[in-house]
Amino acid sequence: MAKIIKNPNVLERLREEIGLVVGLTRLIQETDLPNLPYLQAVVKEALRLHPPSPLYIRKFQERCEIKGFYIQEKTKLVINAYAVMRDPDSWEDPKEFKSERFLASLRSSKEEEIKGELLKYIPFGSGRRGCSGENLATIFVGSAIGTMVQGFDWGTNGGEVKMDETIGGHCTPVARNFKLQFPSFR
Ligand code: HEM
Repeated sequence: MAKIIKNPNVLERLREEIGLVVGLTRLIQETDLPNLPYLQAVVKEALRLHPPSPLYIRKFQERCEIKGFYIQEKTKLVINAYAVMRDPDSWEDPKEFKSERFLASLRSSKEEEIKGELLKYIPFGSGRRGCSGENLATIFVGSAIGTMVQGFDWGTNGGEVKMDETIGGHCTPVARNFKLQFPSFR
């Protein structure tokens, strides 16, 4: 939500999409999500820039060689998903909040594109120990963000929305200095 409040054009576009698809007489349901591609793209972009669990740990089961580096059995490997998802070799304007980058891949069902996406987009990890709750999480985060955008007017108290990250097992930005109010037209 902090990213959305910081980018009023994103909030506006979300409200437009939700207004067209869902309307004002009922709340968003999870069955609406496939018809809300921009909302899905916003959620994906927020998780790219701010993965709640940014470090994944793996252990080599057997020794091997990767690109000339000899790796001992039982070596621990720490994967920095935060860095992977901000890598300028994989992402255009990596630090910018640009949800549109995901709209093309959401529309496409080409297998190679989806595979490529999986390797550079890893907020849920990947492989056998990847997040088993990914589908559920995508549904509840999309529904929650959609409902908050649909149900309230969001803005700032003047000044910037601060998003200082805190680490305590998880790494999450804590949004401060924003306000919400009930929309006057409902
Ligand atoms: C936005 C929400 C969520 C995010 C960003 C997230 C992210 C992650 C990440 C990064 C991992 C480690 C993946 C790896 O090491 O490759 C993980 C593991 C896991 N997640 Fe999630 N998760 C979310 C929600 C959920 C939910 C809703 C559930 C269950 C209802 C869930 C269940 C699990 C389980 C069981 C594992 C351990 C999988 C294993 O070790 O085999 N997660 N999650």
